[in-house]
Amino acid sequence: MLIPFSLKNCFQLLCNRKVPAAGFKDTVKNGLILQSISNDVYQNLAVEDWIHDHMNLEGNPILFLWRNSPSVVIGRHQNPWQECNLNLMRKEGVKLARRRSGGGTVYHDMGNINLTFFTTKSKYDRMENLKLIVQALNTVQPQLDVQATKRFDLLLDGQFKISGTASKIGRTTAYHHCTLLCNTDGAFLSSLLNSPYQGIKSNATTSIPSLVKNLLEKDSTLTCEVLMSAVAAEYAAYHRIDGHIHLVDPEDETLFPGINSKAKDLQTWEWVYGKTPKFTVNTSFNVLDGQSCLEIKVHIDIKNGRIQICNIEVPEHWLPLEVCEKLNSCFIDSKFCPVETTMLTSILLRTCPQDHELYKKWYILCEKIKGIM
Ligand SMILES: Nc1ncnc2c1ncn2[C@@H]1O[C@H](COP(=O)(O)OP(=O)(O)OP(=O)(O)O)[C@@H](O)[C@H]1O
Repeated sequence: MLIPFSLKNCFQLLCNRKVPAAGFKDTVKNGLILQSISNDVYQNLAVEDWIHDHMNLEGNPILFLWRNSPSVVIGRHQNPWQECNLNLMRKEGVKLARRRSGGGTVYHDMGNINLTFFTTKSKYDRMENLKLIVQALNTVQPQLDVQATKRFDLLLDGQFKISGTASKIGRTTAYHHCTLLCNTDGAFLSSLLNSPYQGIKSNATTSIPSLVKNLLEKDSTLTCEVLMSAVAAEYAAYHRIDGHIHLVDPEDETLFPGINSKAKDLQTWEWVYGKTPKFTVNTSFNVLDGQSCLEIKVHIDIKNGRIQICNIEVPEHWLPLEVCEKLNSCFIDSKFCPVETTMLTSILLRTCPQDHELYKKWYILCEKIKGIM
C-alpha cells in the first residue's frame, strides 16, 4: 500500500530505520528537498545536526536550503578572536555561531544561500555537488564563468569566491554544506571578518581570506530565490526525485523531536567560545604616568575559553606588586569573552583597592584587559 505523501510520514519512516518501509521508496521518490522557514543560524544548524543524527539516508539523499540573518559562522576548530571582530558584531547585533564541521569562517546574511547535501558516507561527493550547482547556475545564466577549485570553493571569473565548502562525515552518514553569495553586504563581510585583536597564538584552524563577489553583480536577475529554485530543480533532475521544495520549521518538535535542545546547545558559551582550542595572548599597551608613558605587558593563557594564567607586568613604582598580583588572580578562571565581563566586573570591583589613586590605576588596567577579550 502506498502511504500518502506527507513530510511527517517521510521523516518518521526514515528515522532510525535501516530499511525503508515497503512502498515508502515510491512515496519519497528517493530523496527530499527541504527549505527552512527560519533565518536563525542556531536553529538551521540544529536541523543539520538532527538530520545527520536521526535519518536513514540510504537511497534517500536530502538537500536542505537555508538562509540566515546576519551571522558569522566559524569552523569547529577555530578561534573567534582570531577570525572576527567580536566587538563590532556585538554592536551591530551579528550572531556568532560555531558549526560542527571544520574549515574557515564565513559570513551569512539574507543575500547568501546555504546548501546542505546529506548522503550516506559512501555516496558523499563534494565535487559532484559543486558540479550540480555550476550546472544550475549555467542553466539560469549560460554566460557565467564559474569553476570549482581543488579546495572545493566556487570561483567566478577565475578569481572571485562565490562559495565556500565544509563537511562533516559521520559513521554512516555525511553532509557537505556550502554557501552561495547572491547579494551579500560585501563591505560588512570584510569588516566583520577582520580581527582587531593582537598577539594571539594558537593552533586553531585559520581561515583563508579571498576576494568575494555577489552573483547579482554579474546579472541582476540572479536573486537568492531564483538560485535556490534553480539548484533545487537541478538536484531533483539529477537524483530523479520530486522537485517539490518542502518548507520546514526548525522549531517543529513533531517533525524533529528534540531539535530545540540541539539549537540551545549550539548557542551556549561552552560551545561557541569554550570549544576554542587553547591559545595565548601576548600584548602590551601604554598608560599615562604624569607626563610620561608606561608600557604594560600582558600574558594570558586560555584553555576551554577560560583564563588559566594571567600575568600583568607593570612597573612597580606605578602599581605595587601585591596589588598587581591580586589583579592577576582575579582574572584566573574567568571566561575570556566580553559578553561575560559583567560578571568579571563585579568581581573586580569587589576586590579593588580602597586607596583612590590605586583604584584609578586598577580600573584603567581592568578596562584595557577587558578590551582585548
Ligand atoms: N558566505 C560566503 N561565501 C563565500 N565566501 C565567503 C563567505 N563569507 C566569507 N567568505 C570568504 O571566505 C573566506 C574563508 O574561506 P575559508 O576557505 O577559510 O573557509 P570556508 O570556505 O568556510 O571553508 P574551507 O576552509 O573548508 O574551505 C573568508 O575570509 C572570506 O574571504
